[in-house]
Amino acid sequence: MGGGGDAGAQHVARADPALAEIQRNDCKSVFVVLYGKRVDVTRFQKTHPGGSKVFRIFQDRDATEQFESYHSARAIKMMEGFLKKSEDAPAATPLPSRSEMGKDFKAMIDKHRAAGLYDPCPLDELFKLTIVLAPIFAGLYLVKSGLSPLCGALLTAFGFYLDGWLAHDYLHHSVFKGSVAQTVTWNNVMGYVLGFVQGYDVGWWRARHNTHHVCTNEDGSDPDIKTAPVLVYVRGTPKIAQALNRFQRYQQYYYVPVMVILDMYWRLESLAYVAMRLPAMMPQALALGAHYAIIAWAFYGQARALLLMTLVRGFLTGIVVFATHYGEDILDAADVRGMTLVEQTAKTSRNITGGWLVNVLTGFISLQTEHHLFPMMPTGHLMTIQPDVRAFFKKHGLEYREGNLVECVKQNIKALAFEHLL
Ligand code: HEM
Repeated sequence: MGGGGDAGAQHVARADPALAEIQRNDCKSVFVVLYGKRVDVTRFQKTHPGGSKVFRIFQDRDATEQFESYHSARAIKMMEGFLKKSEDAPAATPLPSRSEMGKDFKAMIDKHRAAGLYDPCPLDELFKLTIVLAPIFAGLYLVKSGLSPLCGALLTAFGFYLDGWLAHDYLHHSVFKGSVAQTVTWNNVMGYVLGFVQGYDVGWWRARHNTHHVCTNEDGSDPDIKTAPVLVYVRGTPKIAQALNRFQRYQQYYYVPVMVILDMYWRLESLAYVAMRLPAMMPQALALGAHYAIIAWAFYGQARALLLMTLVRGFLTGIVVFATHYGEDILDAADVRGMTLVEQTAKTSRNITGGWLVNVLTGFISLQTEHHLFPMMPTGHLMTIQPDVRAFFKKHGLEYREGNLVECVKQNIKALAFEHLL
């Protein structure tokens, strides 16, 4: 499963020959469209904290809504400097951010901001931190002391699983709010601490997850949907069904059990990301080494408990992650160029229903649609805005996709199933 990928210039060329011609003249330059301007980010891409890949994916494409979702006041100021030096985008460029839906969406964000729905929720965050750290410490104690290694393994697995979602919230800069230092620096510090606890490298996570957010389910660009050769989503396409090998023809049956390896796979990817960037990433390598040393110390002589912990945390993570995107539409470059962020989110995200308890137990990933629309909003406000989002979808004729966890798993199985197409 997995690995990065590039949308790049070929996608633009397929989508719009006129823009491809402009691009050919600009050769190696990279331009993104922001607020109706064609912004040259060729030099900036090397130092952009969000990485260069997002610019290649958004080459000559309107990225205004994506920009607004991820940036602090500092970044907005920087971007305004770029706008002053930029010319209007060619008339042929689709500008979804200026469509009626795009403007309506901006109005909804402004309304939420004015209503204080981007303000921090300290008690919620304290609660989330407690339900992450308490099971991890209690679990490690039970394992190390030998009191109940298997019970300890289950508690540790649950804590590590939730830790992933909590680190995710901090790294989206959705917890601390205020000055740029508070919004960016302190969220990052907590993201690094929780990333260390969980044993993932933050740089790897950012590269993977931020790309997934800005181009959700885009074929060739979103790293999260690259599940072949283990899982090949058929989605009712006879050609794909016919091309499945003998092993893949069992995929709808092994999809649920195979979820246990997702965490191990990501772990390897994270280690490889750091190893390939040595010696520059030596501090990160040492941090990962320290994490694994602690795990080895805690689980020394408890191989069964270690295996149980690894499989359970993997299963919980995999089943939740797959429930919210993988069975949904896959979009290609031509589809997305004129699409607003809300339309794209509607086609590619599914909420897990069940109310507050399910939200807590899934680290609020269950409110996937709201999270993708407002990634910097504290999770404590996501339930509050749900009715507004539903009303917005209804007004614009969009489908609000949701189902309980079993229904979401079935949705995935349906998208993998092939027999009926042969
Ligand atoms: C000239 C335009 C841009 C400027 C000046 C800019 C600047 C920045 C800065 C300063 C950050 C660090 C976080 C912050 O201070 O908010 C950042 C992060 C990021 N940017 Fe940009 N950016 C630009 C365009 C874009 C575009 C077009 C996209 C997506 C299509 C994008 C995606 C991201 C992402 C995903 C992050 C990571 C957020 C995180 O740290 O979690 N940026 N950018």
